[in-house]
Amino acid sequence: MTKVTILGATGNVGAFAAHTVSEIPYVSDMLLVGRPGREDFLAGCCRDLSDSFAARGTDVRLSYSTSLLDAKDSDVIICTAGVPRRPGQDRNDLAFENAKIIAGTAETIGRTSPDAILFLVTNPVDVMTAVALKYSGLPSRQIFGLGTHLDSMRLKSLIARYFRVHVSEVHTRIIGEHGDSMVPLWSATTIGGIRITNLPTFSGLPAQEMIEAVRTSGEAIIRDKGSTVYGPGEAIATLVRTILGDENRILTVSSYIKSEIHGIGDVCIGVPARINRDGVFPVPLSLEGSEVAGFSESVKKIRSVTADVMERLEEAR
Ligand SMILES: NC(=O)C1=CN([C@@H]2O[C@H](COP(=O)(O)OP(=O)(O)OC[C@H]3O[C@@H](n4cnc5c(N)ncnc54)[C@H](O)[C@@H]3O)[C@@H](O)[C@H]2O)C=CC1
Ligand SMILES: O=C([O-])CC(=O)C(=O)O
Repeated sequence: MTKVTILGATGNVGAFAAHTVSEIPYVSDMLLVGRPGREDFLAGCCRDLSDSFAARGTDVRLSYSTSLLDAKDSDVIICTAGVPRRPGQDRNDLAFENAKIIAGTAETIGRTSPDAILFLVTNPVDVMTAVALKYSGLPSRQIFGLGTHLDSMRLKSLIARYFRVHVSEVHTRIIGEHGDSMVPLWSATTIGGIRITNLPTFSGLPAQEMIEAVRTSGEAIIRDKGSTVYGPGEAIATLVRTILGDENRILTVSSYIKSEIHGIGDVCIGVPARINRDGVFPVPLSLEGSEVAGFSESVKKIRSVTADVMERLEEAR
């Protein structure tokens, strides 16, 4: 049995993630968890998804619950529970409200699902990853967040369009905060295996505009259609497939680093990490000068928001 549980399954991201994750061939059981009072909605989601399984030929045992305790025996628990931002809000504005939800959730999971990998999507995702790490008591390899994976995919798509190449020809990474202080790694960006900085056309690349478009992408989508769903939903499935398939892919996720990046550490933030069935392992890395400076600034910011939230959580408990 390979079981995946989705917390916040009645929400926009959770409901679509249920669909994308159900396509992963390794998944045999999927549990949708919502809040008490949402039983009818959860039952409806299960029926609707089951219809899609029949149409698609998917064989996943589907169930729902309003109790976190039913997540026991999960291989992966995806947490999308929490409030989303409204137009005009920053992700960090959600920090304390969502930290209260994540702290309680993580405590229960640490106690009842000690072998699970806990995957945070709730924003601000870097801070929520740190909260989950502390309150679950699980080893850091078992806790990670979506981090800058989606941002990296957004940049990949813009680069592919600019150079008129297939997205699979582009490899790129954004590290740091899933937020304004994110840092693009041009030093790690290749097109068709060639470093982007070695292409004569690189000098004409509107790099600043591209990064600004990535930074503001979530905000623009929320303004236009209320929430980001398809990008996060597919990104979530990529990560779950990487874990369950024991694929050892290197993806950019929010993870606890001790000192892996230029000696910088003791924070949960978006970094390249090797991901497999045992969890998430940050890859030691050296960066170029301006990238180190940008990453240090991003770490400083996330450390400060995290410390503030941890203090307020302690006071509130
Ligand atoms: N890291 C990333 O790249 C992304 C993160 N997000 C984040 O994911 C979260 C969910 O987003 P949406 O699905 O759009 O929001 P939504 O409002 O549609 O769904 C939120 C879900 O959380 C549940 N929830 C709310 N308060 C709760 C509480 N006190 N206890 C337990 N469950 C609670 C709701 O019942 C619902 O199922 C937000 O924090 C959002 O910012 C969304 C997209 C991408
Ligand atoms: O922007 C938001 O609030 C949702 C999110 O994190 C994203 O889509 O990148």
